[in-house]
Amino acid sequence: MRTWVPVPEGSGFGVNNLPYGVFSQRGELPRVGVAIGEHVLDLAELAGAGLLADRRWFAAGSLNFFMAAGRSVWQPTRDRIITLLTDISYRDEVEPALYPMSDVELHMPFAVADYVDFYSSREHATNLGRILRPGGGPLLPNWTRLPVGYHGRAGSVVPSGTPIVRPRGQRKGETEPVFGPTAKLDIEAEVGFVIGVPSALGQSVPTSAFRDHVFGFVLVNDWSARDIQAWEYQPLGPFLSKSFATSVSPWVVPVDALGAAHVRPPEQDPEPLPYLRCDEPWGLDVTLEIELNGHMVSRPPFAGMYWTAPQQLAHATVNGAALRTGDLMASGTVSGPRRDQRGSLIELTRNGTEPLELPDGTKRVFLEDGDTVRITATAPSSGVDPIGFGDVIGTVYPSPA
Ligand SMILES: O=C(O)/C=C/C(=O)CC(=O)CC(=O)O
Ligand SMILES: [Ca+2]
Ligand SMILES: [Mg+2]
Repeated sequence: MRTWVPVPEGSGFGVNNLPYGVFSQRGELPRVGVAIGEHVLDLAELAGAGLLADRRWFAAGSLNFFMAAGRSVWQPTRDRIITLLTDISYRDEVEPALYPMSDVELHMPFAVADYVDFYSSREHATNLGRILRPGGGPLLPNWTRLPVGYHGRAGSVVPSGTPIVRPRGQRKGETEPVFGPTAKLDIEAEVGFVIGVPSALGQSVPTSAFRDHVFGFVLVNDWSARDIQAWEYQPLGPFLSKSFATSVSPWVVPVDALGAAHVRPPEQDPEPLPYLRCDEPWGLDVTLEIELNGHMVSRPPFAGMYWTAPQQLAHATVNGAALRTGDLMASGTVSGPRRDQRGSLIELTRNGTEPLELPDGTKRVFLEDGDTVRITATAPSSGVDPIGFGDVIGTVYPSPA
């Protein structure tokens, strides 16, 4: 499959990918586009010209209308965009709807309904258990039985590039709690999936129905204040330590773009309850990269996640909780077995005791004001070009005085 649009090698945005996002040009209303090479293809414009069905899905400031339309719309739309970008006879009509990505602004791609964060990397859960609960077993007894998660704050999910203001709060002191800016600002590199088609209250969504509900995947940085977290989290879980900002990447990679990335997930022992069984191999061979101030510090492997996305979805709805269009479910921090595969600074620096030495001569334990974190990811595709996830970036700003 070859497109007539020039796609630089390694761009990650070949015609096998076609991730959806929301963009605008200066002074114009945001609308839906897909990334192709170094361009954005304006789907609202194509629909206006009669080249794509239903303009209402695309002349919108979020993907939610299109996401709610379901697979019977997603699939023909994707096929049609592939045709328009590969059949040279469409070039003259389609080319005016291509905009250089450097000329447009990318926005939050979807309106977040509910936000869930799981805890599905065995390596991450083990590392955090050792740091936060020394002396006990690192994994609590429920961890191998169900995908542990918590409900986060949908309203503070922000698009890549949004400034991250250092949060203030309480942390443990010698005798009295201390109040002030967090001294342990951290990241968590994650992959999230986005719900397109809702489910009814009272109904569960089995693992086999994943593709009927899930529109695609994004990168997530679950910014975390570790000192606030350690003091507040028992017994109900993280509250203010993770609700000040959660960044997502601007491009939503369709489920169908990841066909070549499926791998068998790690063996699950003990065998999970029937509602968590999944016949398809839903491990995804996505490799994340974390850059701190331009230096690569880790490459977490998503393929090793213990609980898979369909298991997370089945678990989140087994009690009859309804899905809504725009629900975001994040995987939990992605960490691999090697030191250079850990997905958070608390793990990379062993809770601040082993500083990272960056190639520019600086050292870091947790984030300092002015630091910039960028997370990217790629997955194998059926063609030559890998599937790129774009990036999720954030720069840390000081707490207000
Ligand atoms: O083990 C704990 O108490 C806390 C764990 C986390 O902070 C991780 C969390 O947000 C879930 C995840 O990203 O894996
Ligand atoms: Ca997290
Ligand atoms: Mg730009």
